[in-house]
Amino acid sequence: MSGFVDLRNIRLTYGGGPDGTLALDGLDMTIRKGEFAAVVGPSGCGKSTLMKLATGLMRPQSGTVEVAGKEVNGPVSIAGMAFQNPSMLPWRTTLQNVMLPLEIVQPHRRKLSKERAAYLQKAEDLLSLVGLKGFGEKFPWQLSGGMQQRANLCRALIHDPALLMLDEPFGALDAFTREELWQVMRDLHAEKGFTTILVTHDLREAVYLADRVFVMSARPGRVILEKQITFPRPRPIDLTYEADFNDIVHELRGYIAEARAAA
Ligand SMILES: Nc1ncnc2c1ncn2[C@@H]1O[C@H](COP(=O)(O)OP(=O)(O)OP(=O)(O)O)[C@@H](O)[C@H]1O
Repeated sequence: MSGFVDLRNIRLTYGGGPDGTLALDGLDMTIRKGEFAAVVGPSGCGKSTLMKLATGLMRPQSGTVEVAGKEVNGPVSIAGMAFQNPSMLPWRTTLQNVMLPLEIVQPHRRKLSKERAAYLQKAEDLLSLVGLKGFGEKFPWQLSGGMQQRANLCRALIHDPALLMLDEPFGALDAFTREELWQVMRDLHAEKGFTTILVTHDLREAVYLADRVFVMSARPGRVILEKQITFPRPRPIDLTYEADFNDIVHELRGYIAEARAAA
């Protein structure tokens, strides 16, 4: 079956040679267009490595990686990325930070000076969508951690990526802010329809946001379970306190505990 993101029979070793670290072995994953996928697994199982493969920052020793029907041979320009640390440039305003990818990614780079007003509007619209209306002129250090992460999401989305890669984006936030950001993410995905891959240690986050949760084995990582999450959308945050929801979280936790024990 061919999806929007296809990783087939991946083997990847860090360092090479007999002393190398085998990070992924026999990993298969197919993610459909528009799907929200979450990847969970024991620490060090290769989740971040998988993100680097899908965005073309690394290449496997064997196996194939395809995104949007094309084999990945270098950095994937249709991808947007957000990580745990928002890493905003402190000397730029929030709006200027959000606009940054437009100065790098084509065709926006070419069009930016002529169409600056339209792009500015787009950045302002995105800031409004995540609840940061009116904060564009503030510097990142004037914003709370949660606000910075909202701006970080805008920066990942400013060039309309067809694929959004999220690596623990809410990991550093307090529980309340994290739940707020889950709802922001839920609404962004519903509105824009990009394909998403979220790497997280938080099983509640995975089950709340995802259409499908992939559980990985301990290193060398491969997929040991694909769990379809069928709760209707839009999902209210209270869902995360219901018994059906917690049963799934508990089931996933069992698989990860088993994978850790087998390592
Ligand atoms: N540059 C590197 N050189 C050698 N080994 C590495 C390197 N980067 C990662 N590894 C190893 O490869 C494995 C997979 O790393 P990766 O960062 O993908 O795991 P992860 O699942 O994202 O980890 P965590 O859950 O702790 O964030 C780990 O065991 C790690 O120690």
